[in-house]
Amino acid sequence: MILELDCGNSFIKWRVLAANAGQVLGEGVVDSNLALLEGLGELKGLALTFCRLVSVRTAEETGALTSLLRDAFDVPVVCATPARKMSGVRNGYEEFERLGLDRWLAMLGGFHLASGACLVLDFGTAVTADFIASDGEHLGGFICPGMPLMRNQLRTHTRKIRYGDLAAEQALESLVPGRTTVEAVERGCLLMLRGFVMTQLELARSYWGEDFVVFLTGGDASLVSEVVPRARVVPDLVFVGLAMACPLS
Ligand SMILES: Nc1ncnc2c1ncn2[C@@H]1O[C@H](COP(=O)(O)OP(=O)(O)O)[C@@H](O)[C@H]1O
Ligand SMILES: CC(C)(COP(=O)(O)O)[C@@H](O)C(=O)NCCC(=O)O
Ligand SMILES: [K+]
Repeated sequence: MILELDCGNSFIKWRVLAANAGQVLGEGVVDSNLALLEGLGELKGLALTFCRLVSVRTAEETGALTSLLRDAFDVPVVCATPARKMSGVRNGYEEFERLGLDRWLAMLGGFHLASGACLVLDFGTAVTADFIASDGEHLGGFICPGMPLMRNQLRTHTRKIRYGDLAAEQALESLVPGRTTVEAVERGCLLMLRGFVMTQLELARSYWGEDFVVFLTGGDASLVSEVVPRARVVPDLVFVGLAMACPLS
């Protein structure tokens, strides 16, 4: 069985695949290494043979996690590493090693699935957009705060914006102008996110007309999917790229 991990700034997304990398035997989203071990502990008949992961965390945090996994399961743990070129995609960053590895893997996955030009939008702690032309050239991308960062900045830097998670969730049931603070903030931030998405689509159209695929991924992808009906929502896009970058030896 193969353990796959996507370690973002807020959450670790994990899943266990059957040994032939086919069927998904278990999966989860956790906020700590301990919770990861707990989640894995609940899987009956777990017998890991290989682990591959991608992390945008510090080398220390990633190192601690890989040691933990080696100790707990006695398996090889392979981390995705930066590359200038892979699977037909050319990293467009001036310093390719500085491009977030989650972005890189989502790009590899997206270009593979699209077999052509694509716009990859990832809605996590941060929101990222990446443009890959039909020849695999990465034109670059954009980074802006995601929903968690936007709302927390407002909650942290204003004195009178305070509300809980449940109220936040309920506030997004409609997008009419808010009549409470939580409605006004949550809807305002979501409209900013959707505005960002529309701008990315316009830019992609200016490059490629209608001849491109839009991918939405990341924990908050569902918040914007209705403004891009043509988009493919692929929650495991980073894992698609991870399998390409870290094949079973
Ligand atoms: N099942 C889920 N578990 C955790 N967060 C989720 C889930 N579904 C949606 N979210 C939302 O996704 C966002 C985090 O997205 P994610 O892609 O995990 O971020 P990151 O990769 O930066 O850790 C948060 O705003 C969170 O509320
Ligand atoms: C942009 C990111 C913070 C997104 O991380 P996430 O929201 O998925 O946790 C991450 O890809 C990152 O740290 N990138 C390095 C900087 C860059 O890509 O230019
Ligand atoms: K991510």
